[in-house]
Amino acid sequence: MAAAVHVEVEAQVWVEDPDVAWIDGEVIEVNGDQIKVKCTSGKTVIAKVSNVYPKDAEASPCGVDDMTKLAYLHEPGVVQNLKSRYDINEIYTYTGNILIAVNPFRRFPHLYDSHMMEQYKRAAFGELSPHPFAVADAAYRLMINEGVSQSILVSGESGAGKTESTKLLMRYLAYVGGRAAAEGRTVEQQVLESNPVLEAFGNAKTVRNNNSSRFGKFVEIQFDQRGRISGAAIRTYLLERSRVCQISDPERNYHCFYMLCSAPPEDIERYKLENPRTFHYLNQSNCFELDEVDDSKEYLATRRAMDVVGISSDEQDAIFRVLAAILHLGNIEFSEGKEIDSSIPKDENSWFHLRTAAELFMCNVKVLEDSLCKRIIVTRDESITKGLDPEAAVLRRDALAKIVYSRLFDWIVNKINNSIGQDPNSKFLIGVLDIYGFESFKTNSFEQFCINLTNEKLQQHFNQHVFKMEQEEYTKEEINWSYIEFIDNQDVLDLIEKKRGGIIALLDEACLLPRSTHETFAQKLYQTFKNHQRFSKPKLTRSDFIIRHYAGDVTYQTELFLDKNKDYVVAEHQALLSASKCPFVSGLFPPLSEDSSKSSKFSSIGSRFKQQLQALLETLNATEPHYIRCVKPNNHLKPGIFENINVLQQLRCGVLEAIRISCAGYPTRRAFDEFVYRFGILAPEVLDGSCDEITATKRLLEKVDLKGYQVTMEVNTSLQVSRLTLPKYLIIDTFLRKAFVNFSIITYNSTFCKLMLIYSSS
Ligand SMILES: Nc1ncnc2c1ncn2[C@@H]1O[C@H](COP(=O)(O)OP(=O)(O)OP(=O)(O)O)[C@@H](O)[C@H]1O
Repeated sequence: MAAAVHVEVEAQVWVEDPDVAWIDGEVIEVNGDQIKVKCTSGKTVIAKVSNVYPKDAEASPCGVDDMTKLAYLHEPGVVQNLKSRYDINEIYTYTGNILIAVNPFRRFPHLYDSHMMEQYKRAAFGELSPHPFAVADAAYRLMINEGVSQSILVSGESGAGKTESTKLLMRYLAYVGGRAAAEGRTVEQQVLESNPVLEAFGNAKTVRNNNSSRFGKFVEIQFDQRGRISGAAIRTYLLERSRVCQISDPERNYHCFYMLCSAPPEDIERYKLENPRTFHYLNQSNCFELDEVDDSKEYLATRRAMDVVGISSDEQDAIFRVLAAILHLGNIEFSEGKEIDSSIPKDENSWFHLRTAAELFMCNVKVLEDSLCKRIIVTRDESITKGLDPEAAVLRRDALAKIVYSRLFDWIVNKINNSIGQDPNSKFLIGVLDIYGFESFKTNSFEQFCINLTNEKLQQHFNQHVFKMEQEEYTKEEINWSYIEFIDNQDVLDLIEKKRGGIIALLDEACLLPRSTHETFAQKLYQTFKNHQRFSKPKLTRSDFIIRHYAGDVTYQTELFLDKNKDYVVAEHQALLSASKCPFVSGLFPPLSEDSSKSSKFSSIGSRFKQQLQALLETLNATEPHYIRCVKPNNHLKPGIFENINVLQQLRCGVLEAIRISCAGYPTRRAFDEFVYRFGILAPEVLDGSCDEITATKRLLEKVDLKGYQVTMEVNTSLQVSRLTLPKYLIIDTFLRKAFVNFSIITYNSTFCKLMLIYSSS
């Protein structure tokens, strides 16, 4: 979508480059629609005029703190601005009221100390450098002044800095909304300390982030009439369960397991632990330690944080005992039993781990063994016990580990919520959403499918919000906005989540049919959506499918879709653990009601997630949203490296779209007298006083052949001010500048370009 530019020799332009995405240079030759550009890197390239963008030759080398101040709001301009700022450690930049945060991968403590918080507390938005504190402050002030609930949506890919930003927001809100001299565990302390607890149990090292949150999170902070924090609630989404029993090098399992293996000797002895290298669930990867992290200290810190959030010491002991049991469970191996298709614990070592797991779960060892090696088939008349082969027994063992861990995580979240408490009288809240960004990998499975559904929904929310805001403004000013294209992704959402016949519905259907496989599921998708413009079947595959998301095409592999969508507790595991002598463990598996034990064991993760998202969106819709887009400048997780292509890919997943939306309207408004005063020089005859300012303005615009403006009357308090409104996508500054300086590029109708009347003559 390059700009349609008229280019002359000596023009400064950006041309595409395979290594750095965009490279700047000077036009040295023009041949019809082809130009030769001498790049600043030294090389000379031939490019099509339609593939180049104008470069602002007067741009500050330090960049600008708000993208809307850029002369050209196009891809290369945006990337260059972020890079220039990153190079001087300015990691935050506004795009209007969206904050873009580029991960520095190095600590800047002075940016976040209490002195800084005090500064932002007193400043108007935009007065100080861009900062998450400014966003949190704006939300807080709006909430107090307008009495409207707020939300801050933090997005970005894994490792981009969402959780760090979220923690900063929460710290700031605790600072402005906290009770300074309160004693004991205050609500805000509990809210803040919930972070290390959730990170211990829900975060892990991945290739993309050493401290990756493997769940989504929405924290609702409630306030009383006086703006003091009075309660909070944490909602979590889709914890990655498979990590508990399957990790690949050089990733790690959840942090809590390594902390536990570094616990003080008495705990190690109590839980019969050993070196993490001896546990199958941890030693599938060679990574056991993290740089600059001491797991033994983290263990104690996590326990302290658990104290603060109200998890008693008995409960903590039970939690770590269950974790130890999971590790022992993972070390039970199976060999073939005497009968066909049967299995038994493989050797004395496996028996030891089986006994230890049973001891730690406080359940019957024989029942545990049977629940792994056998299954009970219930028919109308009788129950038949059948053996499982060693492979099936391993799957059973892992299923048990996963369900226990996921119930444990939910218990912790619930406990934190109960102990912080909700304020039933709270008038308003600020919600902070830290949720996985759009994902597109080589292999994309059910997790990516759910993550990308989340992002589609949030994108729709964003579009609707921005358009709604602009449209309200236009209606107020009686501007005709009907031609502004409303970018709606409802069609993708229908494709995925339509009640009847959407992908999730078809997946649930497949999960219920006994003979379904991922291939029959894929065939059904191909049949149903063969003419859907957002769906396609890749050539040469029998079970993959492509969805055309707002942020790009993603190819999904259906192989594990059915399995991953099924959420049920194996009946034998339910019976085993609900009979545990440990009330904590049996509490994780409350007895099933008659009805639910009789009804289908299958419950759909996809459908439940869809409902959770619906509830989240309803909450968000009742708030005034603010946005923070986190960007990861490199995949080495190292400071000082800004990879243009990498950054651009992330910007294309939403950020540029965000800019585009806010540029699609009429953002620039000039009073007629001001306009005539400023640009009258283009047509001095209009300054002779023979016509009014509106007519003079129209003549002036005719003179420079500028179309697409509207004349409006703004009702401003009691004063009526005549205003001229121009669509943002006309770059008239270059036009006007041409009259003042020898500027050689004229650009029309570029979506990413912006009207810069204000700066054009300065
Ligand atoms: N503002 C910051 N200052 C210093 N370091 C940061 C900042 N933001 C992020 N980081 C570094 O980047 C790492 C990754 O950030 P973070 O965990 O917040 O990413 P994320 O977007 O939440 O990723 P995921 O989706 O995997 O959870 C942090 O552990 C920290 O080392």
